[in-house]
Amino acid sequence: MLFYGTPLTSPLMLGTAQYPSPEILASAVREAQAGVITVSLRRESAGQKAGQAFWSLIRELNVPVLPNTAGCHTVKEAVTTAHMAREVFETDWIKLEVIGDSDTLQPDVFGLVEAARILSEDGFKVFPYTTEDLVVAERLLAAGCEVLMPWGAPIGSGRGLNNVFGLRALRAHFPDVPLVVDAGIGVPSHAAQAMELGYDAVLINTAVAKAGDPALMARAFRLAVEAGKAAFEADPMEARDMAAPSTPLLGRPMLA
Ligand SMILES: CC(=O)[C@@H](O)[C@H](O)COP(=O)(O)O
Repeated sequence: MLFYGTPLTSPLMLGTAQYPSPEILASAVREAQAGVITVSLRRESAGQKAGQAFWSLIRELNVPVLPNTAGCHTVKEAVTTAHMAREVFETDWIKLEVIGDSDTLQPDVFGLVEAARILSEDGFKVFPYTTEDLVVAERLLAAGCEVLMPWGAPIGSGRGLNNVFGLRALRAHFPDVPLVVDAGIGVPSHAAQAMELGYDAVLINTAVAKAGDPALMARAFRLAVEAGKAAFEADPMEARDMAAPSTPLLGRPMLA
């Protein structure tokens, strides 16, 4: 699948926040063999010394960067942050977050559609962090988005795919749109499940950054994503309500 005309080397997108150290972040990115890393402009102030070291590290990792507008609660904040990100990272890709509720970090889908339209008209390639709502998805596509990033569960919750039915419906409605499950993935089996549903990629931050061994967890996610993708491509069996013998019987044994 192409993301705005660009193939990814891996369907694993990795967040770069909350790691115990820059070295551990670097080893996690390497072990994940991430196709994309996402970076928040607002978490690491470009003016600070620590910020400068962070930017240098991000560049050295040599992985495509998807800047994000994490922490933005209004259209104006998100649009301004996207413009700053375009300058800093010299990319027109932007992961667009407009948060609507501070407790759940649920996206404000109304602000999201508006910001997506403004940024798309300004030449940005928008990756919107959204819900699994089909109507909102239609609006985002009409606003110029060519990728959708529905949540699995609230950011940082690690709850996995809360609404498998909704995510499956989104996949079925938009077979040609690149879809990424973003947020709420807690363990590798959640990522495998997303890929088994036919999603094109997953984005994970907290589950790797907050693991006891982030590099090992990054490797586990890489393997899970690979397994889930292969399973989808292998056309998995349908679940059944009733038992079906896995060993067909040919006649009955002759009992003495
Ligand atoms: C870094 C980033 O983009 C997050 O806002 C993202 O949504 C990941 O969520 P998790 O931390 O739950 O993986």
